[in-house]
Amino acid sequence: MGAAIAVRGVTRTFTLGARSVVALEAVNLEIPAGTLVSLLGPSGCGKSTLLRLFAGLDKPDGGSILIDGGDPNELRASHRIGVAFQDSSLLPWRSVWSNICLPLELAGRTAERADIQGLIDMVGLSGFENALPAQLSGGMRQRVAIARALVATPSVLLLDEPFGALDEVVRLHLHLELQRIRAARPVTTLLVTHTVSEAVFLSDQVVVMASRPGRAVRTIAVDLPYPRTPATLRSARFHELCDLCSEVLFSHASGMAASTGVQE
Ligand SMILES: Nc1ncnc2c1ncn2[C@@H]1O[C@H](COP(=O)(O)OP(=O)(O)OP(=O)(O)O)[C@@H](O)[C@H]1O
Repeated sequence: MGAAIAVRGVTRTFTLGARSVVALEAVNLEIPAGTLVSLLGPSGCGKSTLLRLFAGLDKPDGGSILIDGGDPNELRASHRIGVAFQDSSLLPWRSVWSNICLPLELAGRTAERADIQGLIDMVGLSGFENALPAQLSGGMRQRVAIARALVATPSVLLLDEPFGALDEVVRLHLHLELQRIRAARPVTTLLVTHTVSEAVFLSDQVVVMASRPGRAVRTIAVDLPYPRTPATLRSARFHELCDLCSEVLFSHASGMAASTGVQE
């Protein structure tokens, strides 16, 4: 089922020379176990910074992040966080099979052949086990990245714009795949995206963020029924939710000129 995540009063400020940039200011979030939550916001609003904090790759200056009551660092150390980025970052000299096995090797665990094959089948790459990343399309590489993120049966799956570089058709196909994969393996998932329709289609909740300073401005519950299908994209409720997300996004974007969030 995955882990519940609690974010309380998280702040993170970076120093750039004589200036400081408030990447995150007093962020509060409650993410129920097993749900998919999108972080939706303009460039620079702190989405990746927040994801890095969830991944235990950085620490907040203030506030706390608890994953099932524990520190993200502990989860990272026990290889219970799965991560996939926009650039699939596969090792080019390793086959599909061997790229997927990598997190288990790093964790000192043995890869069960049946488990690896099951994952490859689940992400629709049967027959490509021995292919190298250069022999795959962008969409196929992202599937490998998602399979690799899931191989160590993580408690939390962190996806940083994993579909950002793909065309619309491949993107929708992978949205449906992700839904299918999560139905088979319910794992608490955080998805960073710039795209309103992607956030609404995939999520249980959309957290709309604003920049300068980076903050969470509103959490929107997505009450679309599952399974979501291409017909969902044509439903009135889908469009209402997209409009609501856009409205919140743009109402905060208009304040950008007034506040730079950069302190000299
Ligand atoms: N290591 C760092 N050092 C200095 N500033 C940083 C660092 N990491 C992030 N920032 C700043 O923090 C702010 C938030 O960056 P972040 O990458 O989290 O935004 P984002 O919402 O993920 O943007 P994008 O959608 O463009 O990837 C930006 O102003 C960025 O310049």
